[in-house]
Amino acid sequence: MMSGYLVELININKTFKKGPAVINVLSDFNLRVEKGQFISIVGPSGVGKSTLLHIIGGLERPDSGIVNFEGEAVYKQKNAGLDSYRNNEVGFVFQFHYLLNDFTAIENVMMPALIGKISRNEAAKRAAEILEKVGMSDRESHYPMELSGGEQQRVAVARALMNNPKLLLADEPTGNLDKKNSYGVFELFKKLNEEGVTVILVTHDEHLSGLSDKEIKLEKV
Ligand SMILES: Nc1ncnc2c1ncn2[C@@H]1O[C@H](COP(=O)(O)OP(=O)(O)OP(=O)(O)O)[C@@H](O)[C@H]1O
Repeated sequence: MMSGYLVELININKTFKKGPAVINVLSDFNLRVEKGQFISIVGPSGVGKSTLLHIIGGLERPDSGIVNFEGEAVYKQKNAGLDSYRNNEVGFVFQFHYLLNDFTAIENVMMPALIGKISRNEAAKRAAEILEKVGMSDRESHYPMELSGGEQQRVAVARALMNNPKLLLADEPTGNLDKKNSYGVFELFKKLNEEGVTVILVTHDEHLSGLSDKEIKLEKV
């Protein structure tokens, strides 16, 4: 049954066991994200912000609880179903861009589509359109090392958009940038959100989190 939410987390529990140590990260955690919302996640270092994004994005199974995407349980699926969810419904942006240094900006952006079924020509056309959207048309043939930090992050955002995800998950995407570049990248997320992409952003920047629709504060459990 459709709940009406894009993402719904119900009673999520997550612990990490490392030798004798047990780290409780999330305890009966609940979250509802409406389609089109811009949510920010804040909280002290080590509280579980990245873990939460990974759980939402199909990268990390919770110990218990339900993650629904468009009313369907993400982790009910076998791994093949999870791959398709990660590749087609969700786009990830991380603090470090993880662009491949031996490939140009446009080739990096094309990469997620080439793993899928579309032709190289189609992928190149779409990648060029997205690079234009993120303000990077004139850097298509640059290699990552020939781009500034802010530009690298814009290319990483473009790559995350390649498969037209409904949900953009960003883990401190501005954490490595100076103030001017970090606001520029944040503005880009705002623009994408206004165009309909739901955004969940982890940030240490209280000013930026204050500009989102809703701020989720994680606390130690
Ligand atoms: N694979 C793992 N194995 C064991 N412990 C882990 C693992 N991943 C995360 N943790 C622990 O779980 C806790 C939450 O980690 P997480 O990266 O989600 O925090 P965070 O809020 O994103 O931190 P930061 O703001 O420093 O990036 C931390 O104490 C971390 O050491």
